[in-house]
Amino acid sequence: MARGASDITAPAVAVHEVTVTLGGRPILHGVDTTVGRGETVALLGANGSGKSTLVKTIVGLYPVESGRIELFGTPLPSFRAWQRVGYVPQRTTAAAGVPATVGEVVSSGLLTPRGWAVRRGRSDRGAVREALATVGMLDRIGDPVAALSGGQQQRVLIARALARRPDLLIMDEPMAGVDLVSQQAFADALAGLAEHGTTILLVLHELGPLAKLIDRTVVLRAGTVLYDGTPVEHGEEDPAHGHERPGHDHVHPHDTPSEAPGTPECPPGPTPVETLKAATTQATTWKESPAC
Ligand SMILES: Nc1ncnc2c1ncn2[C@@H]1O[C@H](COP(=O)(O)OP(=O)(O)OP(=O)(O)O)[C@@H](O)[C@H]1O
Repeated sequence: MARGASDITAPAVAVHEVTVTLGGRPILHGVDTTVGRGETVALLGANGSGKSTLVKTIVGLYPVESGRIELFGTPLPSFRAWQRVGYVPQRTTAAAGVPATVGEVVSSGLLTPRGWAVRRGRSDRGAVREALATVGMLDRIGDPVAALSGGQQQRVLIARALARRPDLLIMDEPMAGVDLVSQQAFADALAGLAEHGTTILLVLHELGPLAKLIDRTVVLRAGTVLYDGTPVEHGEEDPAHGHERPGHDHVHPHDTPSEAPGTPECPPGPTPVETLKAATTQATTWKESPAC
């Protein structure tokens, strides 16, 4: 694909004064930040500070009320190169009843908006196996995803995002519900991607095993950027030498879907929606807007 000058020099993600309103309530207020090419950025902040809202807005799932977002230099409304973006949403229980196997779900990450590649190449199969091995799930490749635990399903969704070898990988609390051994394997996998130039944006509550990978942290509080700079371990810690402290609710990995009532059911355009249900639907009927 020919890439223009702005694509080569622009940050992977640029968020300019973005305001988002959901259910009639302003959630993000003039958020301004960027994620440079090859950077690994952690987005931190207390529960409800707007982290998921920001990443969902970046991948086009929520509308921008004012301000603008650019991906690889292209304004979001015109951005079409979603195959360059891998997105893993906050953990959900969306796998219940999904009739696909682990291998099928991960393979669906290789879909293009035009549908399945006509012939599944050896490299595609290799990418699927490699991604599953990375998250320690290769031995479950033929199992139904519905038969997996919540943490294992999360690892399958991570593998799905890794298999497409995206230029930009966005993950919302990828470590939630993932055991310590798998967390370390995942950290090693991300380190490998970062070394090869992948841009990574992670929503986290603490850096934990990922700390050594993080180039920069952005801390949100009540829908605004409280801190943007050298890494801090926790969103609630004081990045401004005691003058500012993001609020800290009791934080723990959660299993429940993140969507509150009023969540738009369909994104505005083709986006890399990576829930297991969407993955399975796309495996058979990819549409320009994912079936929802
Ligand atoms: N679809 C929605 N409709 C209305 N309000 C919403 C919607 N999604 C999120 N919100 C509200 O937006 C605010 C920010 O939520 P968001 O999920 O972005 O926070 P977060 O920082 O990711 O929190 P957590 O750490 O708990 O995951 C919350 O007050 C939440 O209730």
